[in-house]
Amino acid sequence: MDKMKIIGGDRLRGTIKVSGAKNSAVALIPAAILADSPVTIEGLPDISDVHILGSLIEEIGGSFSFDGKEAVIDPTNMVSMPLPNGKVKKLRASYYLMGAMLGRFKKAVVGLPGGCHLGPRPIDQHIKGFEALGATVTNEQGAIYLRAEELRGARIFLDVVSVGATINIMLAAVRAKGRTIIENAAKEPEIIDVATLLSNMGAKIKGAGTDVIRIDGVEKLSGCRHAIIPDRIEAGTYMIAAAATNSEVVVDNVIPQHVESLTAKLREMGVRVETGEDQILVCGTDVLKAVDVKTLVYPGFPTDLQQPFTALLTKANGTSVVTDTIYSARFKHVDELRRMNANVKVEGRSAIVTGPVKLQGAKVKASDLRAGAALVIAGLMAEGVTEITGVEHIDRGYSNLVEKLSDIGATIWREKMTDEEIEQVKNA
Ligand SMILES: CC(=O)N[C@H]1[C@@H](OP(=O)(O)OP(=O)(O)OC[C@H]2O[C@@H](n3ccc(=O)[nH]c3=O)[C@H](O)[C@@H]2O)O[C@H](CO)[C@@H](O)[C@@H]1O
Ligand SMILES: C=C(OP(=O)(O)O)C(=O)O
Repeated sequence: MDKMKIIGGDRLRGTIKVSGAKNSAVALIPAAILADSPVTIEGLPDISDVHILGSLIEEIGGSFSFDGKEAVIDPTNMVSMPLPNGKVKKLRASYYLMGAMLGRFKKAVVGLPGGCHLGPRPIDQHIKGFEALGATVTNEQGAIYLRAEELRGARIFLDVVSVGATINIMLAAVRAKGRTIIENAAKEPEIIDVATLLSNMGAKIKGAGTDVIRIDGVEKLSGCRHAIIPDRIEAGTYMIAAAATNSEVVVDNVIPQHVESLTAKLREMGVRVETGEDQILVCGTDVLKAVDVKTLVYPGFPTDLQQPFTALLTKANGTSVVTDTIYSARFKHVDELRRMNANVKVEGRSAIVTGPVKLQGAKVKASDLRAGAALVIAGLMAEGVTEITGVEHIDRGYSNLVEKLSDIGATIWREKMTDEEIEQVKNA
């Protein structure tokens, strides 16, 4: 187990390259199960979620070869093996194995997913969708059992706009008989990416990226080659890091439209942001204005950037209110920021941040992925040394974060934790 150390205060300068999108990657890999021949995905991020999903693919008889950039998934010899626990609990996106295996085998057993603890994360809308398609779904001792004689297209109105439910229903519906219409669908770019892969495999999908998606089921899907979209949350994290350290950084391999809500907020704070075709230049400033932020579904401000953005706001002049309308308890980073001298408190679904303060290096713990990103940004801003444990959460979603930040001038490195330190963190 590793910890991360940062000596804060460095100005960053140069170009940082964004990897493929985690939230696409973790859906594209299960989507490949639906093909009858190998699927190649270019630009996959080298993150633990991808490695774990790869080994789940192997557990059910597929092959997954990944060189850190490109993966070939061969689903030819797969079987619908039960996956009631074990690795499925290590990530959220294992729920996509439900839709994909149901689509291919008409049956699946998959344990309830893990992922970041951000308050309740039910999957009732996924189940409602599978049932509408004709599946019988039961929850037995924490595992979801799905079975269908045949899948039939249906009209499904999502009660909650859900990225996971939209994609999962799409995965099952591409192999259903007839037309499925998902209404009140989520519109995140990752949904378009998955629909693009499925379409290249032979699926008939219209409307991905809008709130009504129409899917006409097909008999057969075949392998193809697909290039993943860049990770807008990773891009956003580095844009925030540049603003937080008053630096001049080019974020490369980004679709500027995907991060417009963040770009607008940074500009409101006084940060100069210039967008090109697939690059964004961020030029920090000494004096940042406080702003209010409310997380919303796409194209609103993403909840996944709420925690890193809160770290930046500790440096802004005045009081900022950050409200998370998606997750009720996505505030575990707040106590850790307070250890670093931040003036921030949680009231209901909001964090109230008063600045500016000079953060101080401290020993802190990442409780989840984006809490980890928030602490990295805080560490880059802080005076002295910040030591972050819980690095395995960061590894779920950031490919080579230490190398990428070091290359543009940050003083950041990883160290192995001693057995005693591991014990201390476990008992804390
Ligand atoms: C692997 C992946 O892509 N994870 C992303 C995905 O998570 P995930 O797909 O889990 O998030 P959803 O979009 O489903 O969740 C949005 C909201 O709907 C609620 N809900 C969801 C499903 C359901 O059946 N019932 C229900 O009530 C959730 O509790 C949450 O409050 O979208 C989130 C919201 O953009 C991001 O934070 C996560 O990074
Ligand atoms: C919440 C996140 O991930 P997951 O849904 O995989 O837990 C995230 O990427 O910020």
